[in-house]
Amino acid sequence: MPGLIYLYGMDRAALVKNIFAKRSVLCVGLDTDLAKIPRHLLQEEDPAFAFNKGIIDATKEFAVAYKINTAFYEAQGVKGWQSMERTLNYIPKDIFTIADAKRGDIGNTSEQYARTFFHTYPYDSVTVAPYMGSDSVKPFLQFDGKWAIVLGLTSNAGSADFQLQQCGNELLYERVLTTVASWGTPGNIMFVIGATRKEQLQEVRALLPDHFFLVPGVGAQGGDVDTVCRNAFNKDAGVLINVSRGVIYAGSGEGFAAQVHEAARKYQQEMAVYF
Ligand SMILES: O=C(O)c1cc(=O)[nH]c(=O)n1[C@@H]1O[C@H](COP(=O)(O)O)[C@@H](O)[C@H]1O
Repeated sequence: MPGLIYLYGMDRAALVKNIFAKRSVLCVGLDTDLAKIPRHLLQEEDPAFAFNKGIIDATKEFAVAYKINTAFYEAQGVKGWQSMERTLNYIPKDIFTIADAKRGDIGNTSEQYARTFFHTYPYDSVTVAPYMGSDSVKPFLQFDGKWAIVLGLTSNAGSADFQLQQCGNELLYERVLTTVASWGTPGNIMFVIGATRKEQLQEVRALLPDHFFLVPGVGAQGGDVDTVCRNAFNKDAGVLINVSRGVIYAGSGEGFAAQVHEAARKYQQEMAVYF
């Protein structure tokens, strides 16, 4: 393993400071689908970026993180990667950035993925699938100030197929959480825990009292802010609640940004009572 590689990323202290300053744990998910953005933007040279710019301007007051789901950009080929890069560069530097790419492979390949999302595209973090084990995850932990956000208990129905299966005297996701946690620290690993897994939120927090959780599934998938905050907050807040469709498609037409601003403000207000 190489020693720690120093790249500028956002450390935990800076993230927590921003969360408390904004009294928000809102992560806005930029799952930008050209079929869903306001039609007038399709005339722009880079419609996805034009939309994201509008969304970022409308939400940066309330958001402590932006999650770029790379699938929506990769699907557009080279143009999509350009939209992604412009979007990443446009995000204010004091807001945490997540490449939602769900990578993980044999060690030397994971090193290239880490290089892609920490260096070529300077995100603060990348989502990582842990199925291939320690040598697939550890290359993402070699970068000072950068984070691996590892899939733990996901929000989708299919999470029951493997994650909720018995594994010795625990469930598979519990084994994943405690084992992966032992490879790094609460300063370079977060876990994805779905907001739709209401019954498990408290238990997961008890298992990992210090780690940050990226919690998707609020809004379109039926999870709610209140349940997540009540069961999973820790002394540093300890959660980033992602909302994608529930914020970015809250508005329509030329005035879409005002409605998006209002949706983000409502989510932040729900969160603020927990500070
Ligand atoms: O890793 C993720 O971000 C993720 C994990 C998970 O368990 N469930 C989940 O929905 N996601 C992502 O979170 C976002 C949820 O989008 P909305 O349902 O539109 O808010 C999408 O980008 C998903 O790919």
